[in-house]
Amino acid sequence: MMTAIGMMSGTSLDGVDVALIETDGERVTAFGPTGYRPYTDDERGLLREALAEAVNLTRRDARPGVIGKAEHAVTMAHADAVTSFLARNGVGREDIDIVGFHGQTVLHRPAQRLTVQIGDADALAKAIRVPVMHDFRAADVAAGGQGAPFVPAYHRALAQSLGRDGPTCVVNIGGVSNVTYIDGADTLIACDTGPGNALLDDFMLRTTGEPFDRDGRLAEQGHPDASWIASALKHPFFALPPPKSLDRNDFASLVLPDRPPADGAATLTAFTAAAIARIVPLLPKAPERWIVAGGGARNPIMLEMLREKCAPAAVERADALGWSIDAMEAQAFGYLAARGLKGLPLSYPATTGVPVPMTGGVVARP
Ligand SMILES: Nc1ncnc2c1ncn2[C@@H]1O[C@H](COP(=O)(O)OP(=O)(O)OP(=O)(O)O)[C@@H](O)[C@H]1O
Ligand SMILES: CC(=O)N[C@H]1[C@@H]2OC[C@@H](O2)[C@@H](O)[C@@H]1O[C@H](C)C(=O)O
Repeated sequence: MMTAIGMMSGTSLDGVDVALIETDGERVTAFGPTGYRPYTDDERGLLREALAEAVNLTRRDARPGVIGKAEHAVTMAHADAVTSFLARNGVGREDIDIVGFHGQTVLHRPAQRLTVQIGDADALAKAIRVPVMHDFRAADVAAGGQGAPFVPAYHRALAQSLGRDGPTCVVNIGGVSNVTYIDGADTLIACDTGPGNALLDDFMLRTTGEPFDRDGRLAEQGHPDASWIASALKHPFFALPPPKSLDRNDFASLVLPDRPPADGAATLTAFTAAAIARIVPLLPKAPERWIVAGGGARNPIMLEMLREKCAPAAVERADALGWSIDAMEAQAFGYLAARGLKGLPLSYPATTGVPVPMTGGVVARP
């Protein structure tokens, strides 16, 4: 049995999620504490600059200019996140077998066999004096895979622990949304489905100055523009069968015509729900139930719209099952680190398009 800490810095650029789990790399035997270390405004500003600059990268290990500065900030924020997490929860570093460190994605272009996550694992391992696994996506992309999503193996472990029959989808609504389809022990299919909250967050910031539509309060007052959604869904990405993945900014060019903020928020919320449900005809069977995690699960209007689109399937929040909405990806990278240590697969032909199930991750030692 291993005690693993996982850390995720997602596409929303809000901060670092931290979680501890106990696992043998197959089953998850216990969920430990979870934590969150927000980025400061300066750190977030640096990350935004790095994301803009990263479009020029052609190599995974290049760190020119502001990208190098952002990498240093990411590493320090994660060191701070682990150190305070251990102190707050009274856990000793000698009790931790491995830390799974995803880093921050600044560019994702799997068609060019390029996915770039910044964060210096050697420096982190030295700072926290615990072995750190990183570079989870590299081997997959080098082998021709999408390099994302990587949470499906963890979703499968959680779904198996429920002991329910029938096809189930676990969906994560973060900045980008992804879905894992599980049907029995042998069927695991996954992909990104389209926008999560990123388009809506960007719209909110632009039109209201708020970072996101808390509890869907603005969308609730507006009317979705069905014809804009229908035309946005014509983007060729949505017709592609899984596996497939996205860069945070792949849909940034979609522009809403001028309209009141409430209608804009309602339209983008409905678009996210419709893009998730668009995966159903591309799956072997219609899922009987949907389990929703990620920040979008906290948006009741998003959930209501998803329920409408997925009916008659049941749509429930992950926390209703005792799973974490916010820490699930961090837990997943702890789980994947434990799997990586044992040489178990992290990704599969039907989750990322790799030719064969692949292990991955690189260990940095203190
Ligand atoms: N109470 C809430 N009401 C509405 N939306 C919310 C609420 N809480 C969080 N969110 C949304 O969730 C987002 C954060 O989601 P999350 O932390 O899952 O993203 P992430 O992990 O950075 O992204 P990704 O999974 O794409 O890497 C926020 O930016 C916001 O849009
Ligand atoms: C390249 C990259 O970092 N992709 C992220 C992003 O955020 C959500 C979605 O797009 C997903 O594909 C992935 O993260 C999750 C944790 C994953 O790999 O499963």
